Amino acid sequence: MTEQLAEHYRQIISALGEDPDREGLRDTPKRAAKAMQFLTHGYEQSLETLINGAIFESNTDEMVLVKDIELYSMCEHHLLPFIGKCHIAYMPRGRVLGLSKFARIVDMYARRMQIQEKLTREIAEAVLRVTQARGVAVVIEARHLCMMMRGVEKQNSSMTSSVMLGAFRDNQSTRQEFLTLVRSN
Ligand SMILES: Nc1nc2c(ncn2[C@@H]2O[C@H](COP(=O)(O)OP(=O)(O)OP(=O)(O)O)[C@@H](O)[C@H]2O)c(=O)[nH]1
Ligand SMILES: [Zn+2]
Repeated sequence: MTEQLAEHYRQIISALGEDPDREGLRDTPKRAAKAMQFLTHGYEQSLETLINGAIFESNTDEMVLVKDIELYSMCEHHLLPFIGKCHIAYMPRGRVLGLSKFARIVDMYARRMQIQEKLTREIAEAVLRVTQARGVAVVIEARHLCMMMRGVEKQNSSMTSSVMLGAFRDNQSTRQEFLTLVRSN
């Protein structure tokens, strides 16, 4: 797989008018291949393996919020990065999820070719599936390099997307509490 990808990168470098055999570029096809494999390794992960049983019984039924999870993904239109933060909240129902697993879920879906809206939904649905919570809310704030370094070249724009499930969708005050907590420092 790496070899095959590297050969394609070699051709891309040539097609762009560069010499893939010059010293600085000699190992670039292989490096680029490995980098791209890393940036898409989410396809090889599964939710079950990633959670690894880290679900714990608990009588907590108040909102739990995990804020400012860094996010690096790649837009499926241009294969350029989008970078930002993800905030996840849930209302537990008898069990809680290991803290690090929220970040692992984010990475599993971010390390794929994505659009931000789909990424937001996939994270929310995964958290709901794993926790069986009363509700799940996910907000992603991100900057898209395809909009910053090319195209319309807007360096200061960012995109916010959200998905509210269960109690966060049905209950205005729960949603409001979540949004207030996300905005507070
Ligand atoms: N909704 C959404 N759009 C995205 C995302 N990432 C990239 N895009 C947009 O996808 C669109 C693709 O539009 P096209 O007109 O097919 O491609 P393009 O000619 O490269 O577009 P420009 O970026 O406007 O130059 C652009 O408007 C991008 O800004 C994302 O995560 N969500
Ligand atoms: Zn893009």
